[in-house]
Amino acid sequence: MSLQIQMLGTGSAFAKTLYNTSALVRSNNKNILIDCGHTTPKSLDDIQVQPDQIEGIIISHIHADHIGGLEEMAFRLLYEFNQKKTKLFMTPAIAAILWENTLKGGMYNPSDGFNGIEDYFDIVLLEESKPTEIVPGFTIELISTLHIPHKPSYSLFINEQTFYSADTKFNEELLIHEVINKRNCHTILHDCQLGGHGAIHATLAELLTLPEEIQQRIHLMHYGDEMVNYIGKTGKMTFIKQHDVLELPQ
Ligand SMILES: O=c1ccn([C@@H]2O[C@@H]3COP(=O)(O)O[C@H]3[C@H]2O)c(=O)[nH]1
Ligand SMILES: [Zn+2]
Ligand SMILES: [Zn+2]
Repeated sequence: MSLQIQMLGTGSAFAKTLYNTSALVRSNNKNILIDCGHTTPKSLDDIQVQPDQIEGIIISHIHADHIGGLEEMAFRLLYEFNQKKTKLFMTPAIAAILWENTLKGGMYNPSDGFNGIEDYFDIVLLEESKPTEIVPGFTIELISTLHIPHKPSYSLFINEQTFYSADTKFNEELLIHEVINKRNCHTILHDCQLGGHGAIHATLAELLTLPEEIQQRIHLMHYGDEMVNYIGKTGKMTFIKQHDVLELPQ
């Protein structure tokens, strides 16, 4: 059994030199994506992973840098890969809006029988805060976190031992009590806004207020093009980069 996470991109939504933050998890030869932004299909192609090799895609929330590649994935599976479907793992709150608010605009095609999201993807609904083994050796738990007010948005626990923030505001209480004290996560992948105020993302300044023993477990992702100016200024935290691979505890 092995579990690896490889970053397909580590950039913020509007980064121009970095790909959208998303990750490829490999568990016992099954590939699962965490998010699929508009640059994710290109990133997969760069490492020679084709859409039909993706077992499923976990959706953290509906912003283009996290779901903008779904239309390409679905159309290529349909037209280039013999109508193969991949799975979408998401909560009912995301499922309620993903098609209607986003995908329908490009994908609704009733004359060919494509009326809804289930005509393109195999939908797997995940209950919030309930660990679920989605492929052998890979359990996820989606927990509701604060990003944009009134917008469903989730962070992930992977096998109860790794925390992947996706997009969230800084939440010291969650990090200290849930991620460290309760689960003792040794690997934390956290979004990081390098400058400015933390309206919808955790800022570097906020993350630097964490004790050093927590910082040393944190890999920073979802950062802007100016990242190079911050090397050496992240305390005990390190930047994770595109294509980096972490071995995760089972
Ligand atoms: O209330 C809002 C909504 C959006 N935005 C910007 O749009 C981006 C969407 O992707 P993101 O969540 O990675 O980052 C977001 C921000 O850069 C914002 O600043 N304030
Ligand atoms: Zn984002
Ligand atoms: Zn977002």
